[in-house]
Amino acid sequence: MVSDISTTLALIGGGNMGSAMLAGLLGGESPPYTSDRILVVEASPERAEYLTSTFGVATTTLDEAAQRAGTILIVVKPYHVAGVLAELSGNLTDEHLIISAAGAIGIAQIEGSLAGKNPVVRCMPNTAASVGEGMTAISAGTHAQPADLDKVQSLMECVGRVVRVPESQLDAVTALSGSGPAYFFYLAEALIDAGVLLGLSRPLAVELVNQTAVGAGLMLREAGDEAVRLRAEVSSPGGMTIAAIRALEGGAVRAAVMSAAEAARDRSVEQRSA
Ligand SMILES: NC(=O)C1=CN([C@@H]2O[C@H](COP(=O)(O)OP(=O)(O)OC[C@H]3O[C@@H](n4cnc5c(N)ncnc54)[C@H](O)[C@@H]3O)[C@@H](O)[C@H]2O)C=CC1
Ligand SMILES: O=C(O)[C@@H]1CCC=N1
Repeated sequence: MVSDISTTLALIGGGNMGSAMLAGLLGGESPPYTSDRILVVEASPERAEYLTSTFGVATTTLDEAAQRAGTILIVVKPYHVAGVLAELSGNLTDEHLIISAAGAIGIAQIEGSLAGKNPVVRCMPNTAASVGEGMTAISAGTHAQPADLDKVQSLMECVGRVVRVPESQLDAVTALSGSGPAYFFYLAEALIDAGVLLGLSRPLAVELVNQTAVGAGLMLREAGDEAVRLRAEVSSPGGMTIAAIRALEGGAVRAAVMSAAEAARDRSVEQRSA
């Protein structure tokens, strides 16, 4: 039974990103909130049923969420944020901490939709939060105190790493780490198809590619800014890897990756002004 407002979290929107947060928060070694301290507001009844049966969380209305949870985490599509805030606003006190993981929607828009002077923290997580390996950037709103930012940092550290950035960088952050898992999955898909092209069975190609991605990811994390060195170590002089790298360069893959990130950044700016 949820009773203490200061230790209760309301998650508004339990779709792809919201459920990744739930999985990460509840699956960690020392969860900051147990399932009886998380309330979920989810517009789709089928989705709500799935969340309840999978995570053991209770679902509720926006009104009740505001009455029972001191921290409100908004994870709905950008075009649903204004409606959610309008409905929440009348039930909030100035003590409610509002966290928005919605892409594109700026802090000024969020603060402008609230009747009070609530602390607002905008964040950009990614779906790797589901396995405790997320990357989240956070930015403080006008009325957020250092303690509010600390609280959000601690919450998001339960599902991975956290950096603090000025809000002006969040569109670029979205294009890198917010969307980033999709780029790596896309590369994995292509490499698996390549394995099939080369005559390997699909299950074998999947196993080879997925474990290679895990290994490369862990090496990158340890190496910091030395991705180039790691690639050089695999690329023997006159060998096979450098022949493959030349083909990637011929396909302008590096430029395509830069254009992809630019397109994601531009779409974020466009969605904000829509
Ligand atoms: N999917 C991702 O990898 C990431 C998404 N985000 C952001 O998270 C937000 C949600 O994205 P997704 O989870 O991918 O979308 P989604 O469509 O999978 O999930 C959104 C959920 O919100 C629910 N919903 C809609 N209106 C609602 C309302 N008024 N009250 C309660 N629930 C409502 C929908 O039924 C749906 O289940 C977006 O703003 C997106 O920019 C941020 C980082 C990564
Ligand atoms: O594609 C999107 O709009 C969201 C934001 C970052 C990842 N998914």
